[in-house]
Amino acid sequence: MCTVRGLVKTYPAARGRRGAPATPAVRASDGIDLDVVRGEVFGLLGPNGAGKSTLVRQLTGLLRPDEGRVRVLGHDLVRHPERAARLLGYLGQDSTALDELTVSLAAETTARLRGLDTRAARAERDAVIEELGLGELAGRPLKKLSGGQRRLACVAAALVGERPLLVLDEPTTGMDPVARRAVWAAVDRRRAERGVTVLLVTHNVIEAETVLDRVAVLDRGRVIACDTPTGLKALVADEVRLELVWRAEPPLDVPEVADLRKAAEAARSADGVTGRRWTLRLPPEAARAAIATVTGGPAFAALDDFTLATPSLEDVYIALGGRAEGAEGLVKA
Ligand SMILES: Nc1ncnc2c1ncn2[C@@H]1O[C@H](COP(=O)(O)OP(=O)(O)OP(=O)(O)O)[C@@H](O)[C@H]1O
Repeated sequence: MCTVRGLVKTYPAARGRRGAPATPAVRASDGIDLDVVRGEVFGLLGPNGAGKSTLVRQLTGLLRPDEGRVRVLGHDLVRHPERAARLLGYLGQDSTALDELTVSLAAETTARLRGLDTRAARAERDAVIEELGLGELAGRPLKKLSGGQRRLACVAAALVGERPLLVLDEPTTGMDPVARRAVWAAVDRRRAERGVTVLLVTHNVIEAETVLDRVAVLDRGRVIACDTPTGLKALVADEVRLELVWRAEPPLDVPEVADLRKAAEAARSADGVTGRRWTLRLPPEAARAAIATVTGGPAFAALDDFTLATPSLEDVYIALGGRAEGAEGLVKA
């Protein structure tokens, strides 16, 4: 579906202006090879500045690599970047282009631009708005929505038009748990029902894990590990950080919730119970069970937000970077 070979991209050094310091050249893609198989959900993970967005912008024909090849469905996108629009749906990190449109019009217009006739575009618009729970916001311009709402509307626009490849750069940024779950479900549905291939940039490995088939970890422009989530987890720290924020009194009469509080209270210095916020470090399985507990039943009504934060993942990047020799042996790209 998507093949990358020897991709190199260096942002040139910039001279400082008016006393601002000069910035050195950055080799944001440093010889990347990648194979994304048709029908898989492929995740790109990595710390800030690792080169994830730079990589996907080259895959989507928006940024020209200095060296290397990018092929999507047999098309050479380095030579023919204009073909990308026909092959893939792309959600970038910031999508200001749609800001003036209403949610409904953003989805419909994108569908029309992707070649659907009016009737089909409207049908897809209505389906995706329903699927992502955007009904109440459909008539509002994106620029008047909250950050998370706007992001969800941009996801809706990216999903219309049945492209065989979806490239989503941090699709759930700023979203609440309900919206995030709707996005992962929508991604999963497209893969399961339509065989769509999805390339997903995300920081949230555990949350995305339910939909990811394979994951590449990027660090300083290089792929330092590439494997299934299970294989990757075997390399990574065995704990994740779970933050729960309660809007009301947590239902301590639910034994699992009471146990979580005890675990939070017993936690190490930086974690614990701070007002309505509980921070826990748990093995991934226990974190998933905890999320199942707090997002179902009576606990969900009292829950304001939850985050599966990435410190464990950041620890992993550091660990992988710290033993680069070992990490190289683990690459199964
Ligand atoms: N337009 C640009 N000009 C110069 N340097 C850039 C430019 N865009 C990105 N960089 C640099 O290239 C490197 C990779 O950036 P990139 O945005 O690809 O990282 P990322 O992995 O997507 O990060 P994040 O998780 O923060 O989105 C960083 O060091 C960044 O500072």
